[in-house]
Amino acid sequence: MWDYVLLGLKTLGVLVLLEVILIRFIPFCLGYRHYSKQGLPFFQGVLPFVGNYLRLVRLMQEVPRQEFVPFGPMIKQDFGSAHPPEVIVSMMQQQPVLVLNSAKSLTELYVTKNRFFEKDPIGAIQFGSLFGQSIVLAPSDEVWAKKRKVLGSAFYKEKLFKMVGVIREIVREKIVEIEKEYVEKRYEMDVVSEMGDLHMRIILMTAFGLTDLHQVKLPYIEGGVTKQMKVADILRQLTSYMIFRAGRYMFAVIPYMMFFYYSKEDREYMANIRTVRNFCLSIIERRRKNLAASPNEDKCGDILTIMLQQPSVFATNDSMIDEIITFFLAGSFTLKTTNSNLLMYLDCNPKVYSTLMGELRETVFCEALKNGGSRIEDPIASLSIESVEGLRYFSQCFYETLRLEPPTVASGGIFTEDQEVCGVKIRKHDFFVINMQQMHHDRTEWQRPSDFIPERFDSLNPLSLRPDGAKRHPLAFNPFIGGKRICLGKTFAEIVAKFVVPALLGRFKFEHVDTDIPKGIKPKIIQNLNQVCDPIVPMQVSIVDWSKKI
Ligand code: HEM
Repeated sequence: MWDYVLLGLKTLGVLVLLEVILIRFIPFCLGYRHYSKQGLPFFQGVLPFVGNYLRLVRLMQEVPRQEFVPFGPMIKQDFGSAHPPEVIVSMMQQQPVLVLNSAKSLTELYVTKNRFFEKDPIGAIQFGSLFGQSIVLAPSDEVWAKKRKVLGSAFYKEKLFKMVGVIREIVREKIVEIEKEYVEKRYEMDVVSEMGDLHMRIILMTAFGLTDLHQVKLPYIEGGVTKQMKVADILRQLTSYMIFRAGRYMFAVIPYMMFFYYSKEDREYMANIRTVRNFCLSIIERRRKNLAASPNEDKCGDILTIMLQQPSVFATNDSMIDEIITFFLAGSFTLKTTNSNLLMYLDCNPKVYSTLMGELRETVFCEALKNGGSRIEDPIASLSIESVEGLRYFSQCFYETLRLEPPTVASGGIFTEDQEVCGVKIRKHDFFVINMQQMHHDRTEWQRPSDFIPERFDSLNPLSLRPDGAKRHPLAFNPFIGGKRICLGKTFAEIVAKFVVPALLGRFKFEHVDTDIPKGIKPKIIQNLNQVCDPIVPMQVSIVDWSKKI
C-alpha cells in the first residue's frame, strides 16, 4: 500500500514540477523577454512566478477600498505624479499585463484592430460567478451579437419613449419624497443613498418593468448570520466581494484556486448569489405567466419582456438572469455615482452652477417661470425628450463629471491575434488594461486636468484644446469605452441624467455640509468605485428661489 502512496506522491510532485516549469516559469520568462526587448517600462518588484501580484495584493489591502483604483498606487509609487509612460508592463504571475495609459492606443484598439479585440477569458470565468454568461463577459461571437441587438432595441424609438414616460413618473415621485423628508423636516440628505435609490428604481423599471422591487428584502448571509437586505445592497456587496476576492495571497501561489470557492466566505458568497438568482427566477416565471395570459402586455418595453419575446436568443432562464444582473449593476451604480458627483461639483463650483441654472431657465423652464415666479412646482412637466435635447451646457457638465470620475475606472481585454498598438508588439492572448482614469487626467491632453471645467467640452472654447494648443485626441475622453464593446446603455444613461439632474435642480438647491472643504476647492469626491463601497455624503436641501440671481 505504501508503494502506491509513494507512487502517487511522486506523480503529484512531477505534475507540480511540470506545471511550474511549463505553465508558469517558461511563459513568465518568454513574456518578460518579449516586452523588455521592446524597451517597455515594467512596474518594479517583478519576482519569478508571482511578478507584481503580491505588491498589487498588498496595495489592495492597504489602500482604503474607496480609494483603490487598479494600478493607481503602483503607478504613483513607480512613476511619480507626472503622467506615466504610454504603456507599462506589469507581470502578473506567469502573465504580462499591459497597462495602456494614453488615448493614442485607442484609435487602433477601437477602429483598425477592433475585430481582434476580445474579452479576457480568465476574467470571464472569475466574474462569471456573478454575471454568468452575460454579454458583458461573453466573447464577441454571433450569439453575443444577437443578444446585444435584442437588448439594444430597448433603447430605440417607441420603447425609449415609453421608458422616458416611466422615468418622468419615478423622478416626480422622488421630488415629492425629498421635499417631505429633507426640506420640510430640515434633515440632511445623504446624496449617494438617495441617488442610489432613485437610479435603482429607474433601472429596475427598465430591467424588470417593476418599481416596487427596491423595497424587497432578501436573506443575506454574512459571517454565519442571516439578515434581511435590499436586493440592490446585496448585489453591491456581492460585486465588492467578487472584485476584492482577487486580492488573496493564496492566488499568488496557486492561481487556479481562484476558480474554486473553497473558504467559508466563498461559500456564503455563492449562497447569496443563489438567493438573488432564485429571486430573479420567480419574477421571470411570474412575467411569463402574465405574458401568456395577455401577450400584448408591454407597458414600458422593459428588458425582461423583450427577452421573453425572443426565446430563440434567450433560450434559458439563466441567460435572462445573467443579463438582468448585468443591467442592474451596469446601469444603476454608474448613474448613481455620476449624478451624485455632478451635484457635488455644481455645489463646489458656483460659477458653473450659475451658468447651468441660466441654461435651464432659458431652455427648459422658461414657460414655468414666465410670470416671474420664484418656484417651479413640477419641474418634470417642463422636461420632454425634445426640450432636454437643447441642454448643451448640461451635457458638458455631465461629461466633465465622467471625465474626472469615470465610474468604470478601467476596462480590459485581449487580442485574438498578434497585433501592434502604439508601436508595441502585443502577443495574442496577453491581457491589456485600458486605464480610463489615467487617460482622463493626462496632462498632455487636458488643461488643468484636476479642475472641474465643463467648458473644455465646448469645441469653440480654447479650453477644449491641449495645453500645447493642438486639438485633443478624440478618444482622450472615453468613459463608455468604444468599438464593438461600447457601453450598451450609453444613450440611455445620458437621457436619464438629462431628466434626473435638471428636474432636481429645478426644484431644489443642494449644498454639501462638509465643513472641511472650503467652497470652490475640489471636494472629497464620491469615488468612482462606489459600486463597491458607499461613502456617506450629507447635503442640505432647500427649495431653490428662481426670483433671486442664481
Ligand atoms: C454613466 C453611465 C455609464 C457608464 C460610464 C458606463 C460605462 C460602461 C463601460 C466602460 C462598459 C464596458 C465594460 C467592459 O467591457 O469592461 C460598459 C458596458 C456595458 N454597459 Fe454601461 N455604462 C453606463 C451606464 C449604463 C447603463 C445605464 C446601462 C443599462 C441600462 C449600461 C449597460 C451596459 C452593458 C449591458 C454593457 C456591456 C456591453 C457589452 O459588453 O456588450 N451601462 N458600460
